[in-house]
Amino acid sequence: MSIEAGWPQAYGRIVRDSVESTNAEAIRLAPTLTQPTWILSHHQTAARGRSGREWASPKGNFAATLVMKPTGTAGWASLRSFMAANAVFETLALHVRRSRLSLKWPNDVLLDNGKVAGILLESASLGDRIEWLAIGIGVNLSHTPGGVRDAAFPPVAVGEAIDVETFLTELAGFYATEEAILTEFGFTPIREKWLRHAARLGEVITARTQTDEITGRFETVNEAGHLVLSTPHGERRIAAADVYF
Ligand SMILES: O=C(O)CCCC[C@@H]1SC[C@@H]2NC(=O)N[C@@H]21
Repeated sequence: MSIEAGWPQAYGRIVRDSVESTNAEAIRLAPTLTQPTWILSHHQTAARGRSGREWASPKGNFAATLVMKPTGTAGWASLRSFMAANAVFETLALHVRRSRLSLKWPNDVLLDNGKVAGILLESASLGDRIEWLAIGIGVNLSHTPGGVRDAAFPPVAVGEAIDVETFLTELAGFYATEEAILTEFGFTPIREKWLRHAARLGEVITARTQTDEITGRFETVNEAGHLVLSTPHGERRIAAADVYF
């Protein structure tokens, strides 16, 4: 483990050539870790996406998981998906024009309206106490994954050979800033920053939950991180869904 200049203090870093999934690796290592730790792998053989989907993770694309033992409730810990999305946005903005980037609730990053990055949170709790949280982040840097899984948001890539270890150092720095903001000021400024980059804010969008499809005006994301839509039947607050424009 070599730590380079610019790496945020208090965070560990593990780099692997190939693993099944950096989230699986993070969960395996969680009991032994004494500090929040980033696990980067140059290649994943069984990367996982949200809702049990697969995630293509060829060499040249970015795949890493931050594993930590946060204090507070599981709900509070899950707000870190917005912090991760903000940090990925800022990191990508070092490499492409900011105006090409946007954020899609809950935590996708879009480049020219295609999906360039996805975030998968996994956690374990004991009662209301969270034991560990794994924030898995995949970014299509060099390669556009084949096999369009979501026709509304086809995968896109930055299309540049960006060194993944350099990308991790940049990302870890931005993420550490988000943690500092959460500690000092709470979720409000993080939520406000996320909303400044939100795709389709104020427009009519559709949220598909496991049981329901809700179409309404995208009003905001509330302090719990829930999507708020105004519909002809009143305001709906949605905790988990896939969003379509
Ligand atoms: O479905 C999504 O949008 C989330 C994709 C998350 C993929 C990343 S790649 C690094 C980490 N390891 C995994 O197995 N998944 C996440």
